[in-house]
Amino acid sequence: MKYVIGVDLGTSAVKILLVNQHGEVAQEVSKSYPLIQEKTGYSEQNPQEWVDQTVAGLSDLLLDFKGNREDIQGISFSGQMHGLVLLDEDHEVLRHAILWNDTRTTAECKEIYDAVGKDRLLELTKNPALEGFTLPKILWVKKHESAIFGKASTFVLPKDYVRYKLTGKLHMEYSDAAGTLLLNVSEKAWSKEICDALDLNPELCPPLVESYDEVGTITEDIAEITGLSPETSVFAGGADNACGAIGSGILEDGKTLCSIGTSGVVLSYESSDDKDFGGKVHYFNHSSPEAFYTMGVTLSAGYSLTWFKDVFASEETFEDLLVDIGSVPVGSNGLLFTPYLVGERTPHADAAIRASFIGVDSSHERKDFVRAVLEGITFSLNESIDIFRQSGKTINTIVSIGGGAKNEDWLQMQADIFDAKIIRLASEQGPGMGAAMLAAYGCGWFASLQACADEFLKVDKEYLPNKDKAEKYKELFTIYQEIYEQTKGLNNKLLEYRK
Ligand SMILES: Nc1ncnc2c1ncn2[C@@H]1O[C@H](COP(=O)(O)OP(=O)(O)O)[C@@H](O)[C@H]1O
Ligand SMILES: O=C(CO)[C@@H](O)[C@H](O)COP(=O)(O)O
Repeated sequence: MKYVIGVDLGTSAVKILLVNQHGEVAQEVSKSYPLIQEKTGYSEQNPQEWVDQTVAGLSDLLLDFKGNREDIQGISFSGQMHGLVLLDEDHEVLRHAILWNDTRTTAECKEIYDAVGKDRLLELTKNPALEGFTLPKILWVKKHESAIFGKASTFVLPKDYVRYKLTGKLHMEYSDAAGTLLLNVSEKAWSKEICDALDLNPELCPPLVESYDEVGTITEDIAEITGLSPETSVFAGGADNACGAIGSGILEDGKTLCSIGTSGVVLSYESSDDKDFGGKVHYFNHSSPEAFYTMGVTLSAGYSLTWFKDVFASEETFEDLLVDIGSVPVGSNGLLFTPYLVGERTPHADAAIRASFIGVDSSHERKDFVRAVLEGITFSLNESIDIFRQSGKTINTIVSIGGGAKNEDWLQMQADIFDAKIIRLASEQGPGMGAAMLAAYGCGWFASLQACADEFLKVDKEYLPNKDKAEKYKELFTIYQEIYEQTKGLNNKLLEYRK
């Protein structure tokens, strides 16, 4: 039997899947790492921790592997998007990576609009300037840490750095490059116009490859430490949402994905780059050939639940914390939650907004709060579904992946709030599976990613919307939507009191 490995460098952990030629997950390893949050709005990670935990995870995997290491033919990567990893001329890391959920760059977003023009930026990159994207982070370092920036010779994104450390070869691929705000998405080329307008040396931008391109093999050193064969082919991989889409079979028009990891994403396949969403949703290159996707992003989806667990139930597992939510009625007995713990992206691009519980009553128990958190996260994702439906898309079936797809009550809640059929696949690890599929396709096992999906992806269970609950959620959703406007001003007044 032959195998491939998919490495998903998430925000909470690196998840590594060993997948056989039939798409069965033979082994699975997860290794976590912390977020570094020095002050409000900041979110960083140490790239060395990604490398150490990936190498440790691969070593664990190989320790338990009973076959010949040469049978593991390929490895590829999926990674949290947008995070800035600045490298010097020896490709040493210059500072901690500034992540996708770091929102310190509101001033730099304005600078980009002033220099490039809002409409021109949308024409070139198909996206607006958002704090989470990479370009504003580059400008922030340039302005606030000029000594460090002076030493920078290039930048990469999180999984590109890990891949570099495993192969010694430095690249970026299109699906992740699209999230930098420096790529001309239609032309698949770095935008010299944007670099020039912002006085950035275009040489900073690394060489571009396709997600399924073979970029090298595992170095002798890494082979020795992990037990992998130095012959293992390494394929570039993709942005975690592009890989999540591949690993969920989102490979043709009309297919929709909901991913609840640290962030939350509603993603729709696009066969062309010519739709006009006016920047309301992100529009990026897919990891499958000549394709694109649009998506709306909730910054704190799974992160809201993790935050609640860390603060109020740190000793419990997610399973324990969620055990009673099925006994709480729709609407959590009058309690609503908005998941704006670190600001928001879709539909409110607002770095200053923060979360609220509305309607707290003396009768509320912990389980009401837990259900309200899940409902708030799901309402927030429903805002993106709303945008897609208003643009004319039909959304009646959604594949759900990520940590949030581990809980059955939450999957049913998604069906009721989205008023759509929810599909759970045999593995909820879409990005890791997508990365493995890129390796399988790259190895030549299949003629296309679709052929690979046909063999690899199996539906495990379907959740149909309950009519009564869906109706109640429609009413509650309109109340939920009011909370943003009602709390925006209050949050702005509280800004100066934050850490
Ligand atoms: N058993 C569970 N039930 C519901 N949600 C869970 C469970 N386990 C983890 N999660 C959620 O999944 C999130 C992590 O999902 P994951 O897809 O691994 O994220 P990432 O790719 O960002 O690292 C956590 O933030 C947590 O809220
Ligand atoms: O910023 C985005 C997408 O634009 C996030 O979706 C990141 O890509 C992080 O993903 P997870 O760690 O939540 O999977």
